[in-house]
Amino acid sequence: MSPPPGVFDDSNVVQYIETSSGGDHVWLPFTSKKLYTNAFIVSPGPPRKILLGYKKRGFGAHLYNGFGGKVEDGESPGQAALRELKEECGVEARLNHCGTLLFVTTGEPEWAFQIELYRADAYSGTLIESEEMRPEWFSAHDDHPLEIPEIPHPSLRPIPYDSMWPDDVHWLPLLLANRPFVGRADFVNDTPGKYNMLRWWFGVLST
Ligand SMILES: Nc1[nH]c(=O)nc2c1ncn2[C@H]1C[C@H](O)[C@@H](COP(=O)(O)OP(=O)(O)OP(=O)(O)O)O1
Repeated sequence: MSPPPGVFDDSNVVQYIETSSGGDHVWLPFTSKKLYTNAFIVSPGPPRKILLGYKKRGFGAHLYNGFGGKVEDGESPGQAALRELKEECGVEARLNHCGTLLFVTTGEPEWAFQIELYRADAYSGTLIESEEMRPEWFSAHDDHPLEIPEIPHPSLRPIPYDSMWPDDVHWLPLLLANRPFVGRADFVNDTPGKYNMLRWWFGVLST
């Protein structure tokens, strides 16, 4: 089970999925990585709920995502994750690192986006809508095969995977299950603003 190029050592991968959208896609080349963060607040309940943001502008506009962005010079990813969470939805939280993902797309031949993923079970402060993100709670019940089925939240919509980046359905259940993971997804960008997944791999790490 060798992980794709750019994904770190596989020694503690205990389970993985690899697939492609058909055909024989090779992993896309890249020469360097840009570091980003993405943070999710999961309120334990029961019933559990997860905070997502509707992105109003920029890359991934009109999709729901966690809160995050570029790691600035002199910042650690953890510091950047806290800053972005505060900037994008106004709150503070104790974040736990839970995964690392690599995204590569055609049209950006030199760069891969390395995203450090974080999760918090609680937050402080008041949620606000920012220029970039509109926060919204979703039911975090899960019918993932690795999980014990949960009761949906009575008044919230399920996680809107159809309005998220297409790889998220593969790893967000792992984040919800507190299972550390690594992975990579390659995209083709043949229509402006539209990204289709070519090939992907996600591995669950031993704890
Ligand atoms: N959940 C996700 N699934 C995915 O496949 N790609 C994602 C992703 N979240 C972010 N990306 C990609 C999109 C883009 O290529 C890069 C950075 O996206 P972000 O939306 O996090 O950053 P921003 O462009 O908003 O950065 P800032 O301006 O610093 O906030 O990572």
